[in-house]
Amino acid sequence: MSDSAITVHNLYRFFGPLQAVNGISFEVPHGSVCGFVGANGAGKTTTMRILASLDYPTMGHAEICGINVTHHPAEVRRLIGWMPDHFGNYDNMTVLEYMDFYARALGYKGAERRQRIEEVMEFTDLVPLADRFSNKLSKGMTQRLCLGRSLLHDPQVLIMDEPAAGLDPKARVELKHLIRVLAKEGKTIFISSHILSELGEMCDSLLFINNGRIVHHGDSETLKQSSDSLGGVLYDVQLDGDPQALADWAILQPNLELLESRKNGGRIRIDTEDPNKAADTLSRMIRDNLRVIDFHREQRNLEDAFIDMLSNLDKQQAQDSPVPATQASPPPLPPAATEG
Ligand SMILES: Nc1ncnc2c1ncn2[C@@H]1O[C@H](COP(=O)(O)OP(=O)(O)OP(=O)(O)O)[C@@H](O)[C@H]1O
Repeated sequence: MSDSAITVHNLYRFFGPLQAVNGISFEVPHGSVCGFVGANGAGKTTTMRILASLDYPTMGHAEICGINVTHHPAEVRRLIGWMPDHFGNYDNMTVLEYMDFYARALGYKGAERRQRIEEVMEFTDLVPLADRFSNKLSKGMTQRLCLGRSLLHDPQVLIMDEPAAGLDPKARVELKHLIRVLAKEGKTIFISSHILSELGEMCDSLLFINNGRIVHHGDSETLKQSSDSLGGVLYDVQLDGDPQALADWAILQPNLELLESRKNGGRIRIDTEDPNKAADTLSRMIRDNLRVIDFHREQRNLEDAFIDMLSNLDKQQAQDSPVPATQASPPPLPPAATEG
């Protein structure tokens, strides 16, 4: 039993031979916001579904506020609000009827039910949509409805699977604001997203998963520093003329790499922190007839850190396993029984 809001210990989930979650362990303290990040198919939804008591681990265990999700799913469901990446809806049901349906299912009665629905609808700005059909809402409105539904029973822990996917920038800002307010109220929030810059601003810690394994757990600053094993400094270069000229030039340069082509140039990494080398690079560009109109230093962002981390892992894996992955036999499966 643990004091954390979420505890995951040596958790595995296999689908036949596929190792979707591969022995992960982590804890999320009460009242914190933790971002869950990983490439498509990394194992995020599988982990979240187990935490939400909707799936069983192959081995290992998970707890919400010290309660085992496999052994006591009903208790866990009272503690969590689950916001899935896709959720079912009903025909001919208004937003108010939808909220009322779920409030009844949760056991709210009479005046208390009406009050709770009103509070949640005000918080999620659903009041102006009360009479709209719930299956005819925009993506942003639908996400607010789903959040509202998951907050009805005032859960301590919110598990949100890609809540910002498909939202326009304004709806994302609104969602971020709601999450911040909930965090201030002391709720624990476990949220997956691909929009790393937003997660960085919103989360106390970031948990990176890759091929079913945790590869980093820490705050965004530590991540930016720890993953920068390649070192160096990033520069944005803008050209007058064909931006391909930068790519063609970069490929011939030692100690320099084009990270990203952009509309009028690109983003390069010079693998030294020495400012003289940056000046040398700029003068070499001009000598080589690149028509540079802007050259400025850029900060590393979370996307850089994430991509660096994945490429470092690939390199490490290639060094560790001389046998090509397709020829290597998978490790033996653990027993199918769950562990308490
Ligand atoms: N019910 C299932 N049966 C078989 N394989 C599954 C099942 N659910 C998930 N998987 C596989 O497990 C792996 C992890 O999937 P998961 O949905 O957890 O990834 P994810 O990190 O949430 O990805 P995404 O960002 O694309 O949503 C994938 O290879 C997926 O195809």
